[in-house]
Amino acid sequence: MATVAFCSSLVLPLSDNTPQPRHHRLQTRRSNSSAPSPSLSRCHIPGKIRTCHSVNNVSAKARPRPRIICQATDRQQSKESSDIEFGVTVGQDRLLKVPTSNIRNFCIIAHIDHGKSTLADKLLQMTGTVQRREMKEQFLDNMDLERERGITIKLQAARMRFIYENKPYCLNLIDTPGHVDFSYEVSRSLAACEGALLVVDASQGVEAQTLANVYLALENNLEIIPVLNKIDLPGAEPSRVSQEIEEVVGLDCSNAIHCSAKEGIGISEILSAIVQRIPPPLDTAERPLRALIFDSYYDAYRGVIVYFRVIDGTIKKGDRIVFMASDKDYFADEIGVLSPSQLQADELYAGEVGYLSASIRSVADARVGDTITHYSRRAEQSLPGYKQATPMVFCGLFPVDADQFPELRDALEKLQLNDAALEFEAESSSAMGFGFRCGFLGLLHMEIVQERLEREYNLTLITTAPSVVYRVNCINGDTVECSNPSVLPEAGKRRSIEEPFVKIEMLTPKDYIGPLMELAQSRRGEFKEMKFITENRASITYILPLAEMVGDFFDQLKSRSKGYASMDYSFVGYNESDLIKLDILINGDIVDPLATIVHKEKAYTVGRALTQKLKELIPRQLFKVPIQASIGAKVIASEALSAMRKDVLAKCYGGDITRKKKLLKKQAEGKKRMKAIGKVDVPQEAFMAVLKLEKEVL
Ligand SMILES: Nc1nc2c(ncn2[C@@H]2O[C@H](COP(=O)(O)OP(=O)(O)OP(=O)(O)O)[C@@H](O)[C@H]2O)c(=O)[nH]1
Repeated sequence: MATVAFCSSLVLPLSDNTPQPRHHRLQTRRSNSSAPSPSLSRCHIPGKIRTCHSVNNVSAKARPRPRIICQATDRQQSKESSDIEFGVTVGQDRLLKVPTSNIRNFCIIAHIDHGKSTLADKLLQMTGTVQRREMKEQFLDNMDLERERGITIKLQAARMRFIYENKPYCLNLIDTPGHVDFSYEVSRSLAACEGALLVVDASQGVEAQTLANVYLALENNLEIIPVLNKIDLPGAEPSRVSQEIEEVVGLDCSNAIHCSAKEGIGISEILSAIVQRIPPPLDTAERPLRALIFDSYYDAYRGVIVYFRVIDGTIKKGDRIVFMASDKDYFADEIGVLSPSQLQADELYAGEVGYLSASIRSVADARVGDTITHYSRRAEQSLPGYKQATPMVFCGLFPVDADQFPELRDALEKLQLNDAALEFEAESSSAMGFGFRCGFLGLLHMEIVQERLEREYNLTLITTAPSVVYRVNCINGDTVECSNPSVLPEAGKRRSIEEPFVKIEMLTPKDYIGPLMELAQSRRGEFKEMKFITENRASITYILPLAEMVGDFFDQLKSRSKGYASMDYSFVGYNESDLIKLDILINGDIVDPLATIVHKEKAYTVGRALTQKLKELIPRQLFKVPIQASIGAKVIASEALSAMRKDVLAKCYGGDITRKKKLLKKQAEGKKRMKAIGKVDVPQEAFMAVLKLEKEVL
């Protein structure tokens, strides 16, 4: 039987006759009672909160550098040793380099809510990487928003120490985000690993993102360990789910691990399986440096902190490095490992995972997926798979209080330092004043940015309906990219409009196939295929315009399937569509922010819904106000806001009919004059309500 031991205070299932492992006990000066004890505290980074290692809140620059001394001991790993890393060379006290054969790099892939973060927490706890008192739920989910919503937005990494058959192993865990908006980050973190734990909720089974992530893992040649989580739930059916995984994914589940991340069941089996089944990295320390960036964030004191996996070569503190895609070079001021707090090191070798800081001013210089190499001994080729994250969804953000415009710019600039995928440019509109047109990876990304702007920067914002980037082919041969309907080239100048399409795969119990197909069909979906992956569950594939998805598609999918269906989508390309610009006119004037680009077939429905809503929302004026929706000069829907009138006949007791007619005529002329010169004030609430409606009906 394999001998398994955990760090620190955990129970050690060592048999009595098993010799106690002889390994290195590592001490730091910080463990002296006089020195401040390390604590995990939050860096005060405007725009983003990350956990970073600091000692009693001493800033990163000022804090004393930990020195690590290596001592052999017979004792089991102690509290101090769990704070310290083995295999890291620090200062003059050189520690043994971890043999590459003792390193395992892995990640956890799963559908949203199947328990990745909970399992990651348990692994950290069981290996003593994080002490129980430091543990808070979802340790790796650092951002407040992540914790509140229970989703992982940005990935994080942690290095764990695990003793298996008396040998110390270094397990590097890279946590991955579960949402489709961030699938590029998932693919990069997978590329940094040799293996993956495939976590599937035993009470639910395979979901759309389980499949998407497994395919990504297989593309990256990862060794996959199936883990059936939540077996503590009464509804858990691990054997059915195992069978489902075998049938759908084609993965052998005879040695799948049954676990409950919440209750801590099966965690030791998982740790042993990581060592046994995941191959160690290749020892390519002699080659020129190539390190893959899988995450980066902005730290107010040290600039951008880059998380990377050394694929080839070694990297030393002070090395002059180059980011191959951005071609920017820097000196690595600090390198280290993530345990999961940052711990400085002098050198990291092929196979290891770590961080570096090099006074980099913006995350755009060190993007996820880029390759780090040495300035003097440059690698010939960068690592494959680098892709610049391109925003797919756009919307306008306007401050409710016009005075907050400079603050909004400031906040966006700060967020952008941390989020290379966020784009923005200034925009002005007659109705909304000054604001920004912003680009996001997807809807969740958009919501997160909006929420952070409001929450962390105290801004109150109006958001326009999300739109996608259209490609307009002009008659003169130009192609214009346009995400803002109000700047769409005029109808006479356009030859055609192309829009982005996505392939969506919906996984659903068979009872909901009908409603989901109806949903996709109503969103201009083109049916591709339907497969029964098990007797009771089907996978339905459609190609549909991204614009139809950015609204409430996901909510509809969930509500029509009572929450049982899941989906995944990927961008397939641009195609020509019969699109038109729908203008809204109030009292004959076009209101720019309310313009939308819609498919011709939907123009009438959208036009009618918008005019009706506006009629409800705009207060009545002293004159009659027409509210119209038009395509070019052609009005396709119209409503009229009746005028507020004074009863001019009130004082006309009895009286002659001609007298009454004269009074009414005079009133009508007055109204006509007023209408010609009158200005309709559309209240802000009306804009907000209409924009919300646009999100629903488009
Ligand atoms: N009963 C039970 N609940 C669990 C178990 N593991 C996780 N959960 C619960 O499942 C929910 C989702 O868990 P998370 O760990 O946040 O899931 P996740 O996969 O990390 O989700 P994302 O970060 O959004 O991708 C939480 O409410 C957990 O408490 C388990 O073994 N048993």
